[in-house]
Amino acid sequence: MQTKPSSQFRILSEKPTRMREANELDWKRGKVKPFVSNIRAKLRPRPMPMNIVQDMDGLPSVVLTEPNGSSVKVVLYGAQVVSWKNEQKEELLFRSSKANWKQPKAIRGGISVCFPQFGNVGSLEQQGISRNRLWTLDMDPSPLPPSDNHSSLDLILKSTREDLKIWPRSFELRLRISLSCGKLVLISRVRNTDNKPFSFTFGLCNYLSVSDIRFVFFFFLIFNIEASIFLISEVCSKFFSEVRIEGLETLDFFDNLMNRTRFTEQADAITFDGQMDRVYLRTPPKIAIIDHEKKKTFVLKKNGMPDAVVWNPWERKAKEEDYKSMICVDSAVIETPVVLKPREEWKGYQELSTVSSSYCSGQLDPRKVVYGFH
Ligand SMILES: O=P(O)(O)OC[C@H]1O[C@H](O)[C@H](O)[C@@H](O)[C@@H]1O
Repeated sequence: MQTKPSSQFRILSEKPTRMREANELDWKRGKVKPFVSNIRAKLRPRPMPMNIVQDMDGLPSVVLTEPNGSSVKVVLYGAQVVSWKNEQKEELLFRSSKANWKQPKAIRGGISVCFPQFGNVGSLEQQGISRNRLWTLDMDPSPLPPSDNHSSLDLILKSTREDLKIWPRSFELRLRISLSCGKLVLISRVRNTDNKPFSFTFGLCNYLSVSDIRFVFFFFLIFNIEASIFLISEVCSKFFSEVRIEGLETLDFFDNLMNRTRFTEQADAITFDGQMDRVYLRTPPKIAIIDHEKKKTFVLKKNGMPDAVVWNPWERKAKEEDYKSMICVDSAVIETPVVLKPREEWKGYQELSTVSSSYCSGQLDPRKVVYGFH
């Protein structure tokens, strides 16, 4: 028997995908009510077209596209966003050239969902179990408002008997991924379907693609042209970073590289000259990741996830040159784990967007001085 996909899906591959098999299983177990959800789907405003494709290694993935050309690709294994492209088809997320696409290893890059444990603090595998499971389409994402005129995908992960042996709490983890007007929105929801309360930590690992995070030593000249004579009026040198994070200044953070010792951020902005793995606490709802070279600023807005993790492995851990062009700025709940009573639901919102900018935030950009402020 084949699962009848809802009308907005176009199956590109004739080979049965693991996702279809998983949905078939749910269908047989009576978990999916095709009649009711088909009617609901018909009543809903029709979303943008989405394609289900088989990726490398036969992993089923969904591609959402907007009429302006921007797109997002989600692998159902781990519900991992592996690509987000803007109107110019420029990739905005980092994916390691050595990314492992073989299950059960998580793919390094994109955006990964970490639940019920973020990082390695706890008894579970690093980043919990959700990124190493095959998710399915969520036919009934209520009570979230139906998605309207933007491209949207609802996925769900339910605890299985095997999961309960590792983490004995029954849960439903839902993820809505929406692409609209250049914004990539991820709404995560965790429901306690157990008969006892449970607590968890959570994170969305955002691997952002940047020009070069390293601190560069600039030597530059400022000169005057007066009476056709080049007059070197000043010789300046300055350390300058192409990539900086703003919004985390003055906050407390746990330094994972120093046994989670708590510090207070002293810098005006976060720049990189080595490995970094920090959990910034009670962060503001908006963080800017400014890339001078690409003249682009990532804006990360979040709600329900008070902490932010900043991570770069540098060459010590990366074993490759890739680390220079990536930075992880994660939305997370770590310091105070979420506690859910039976039937309660937690919701976390994340919005990523980019603005074109040559934003200097008060810093002197030497190339602007030399080449002018155009
Ligand atoms: O290598 P992964 O398991 O994907 O984790 C990548 C990184 O994610 C987070 O940012 C953690 O704070 C790091 O400690 C961890 O190394």
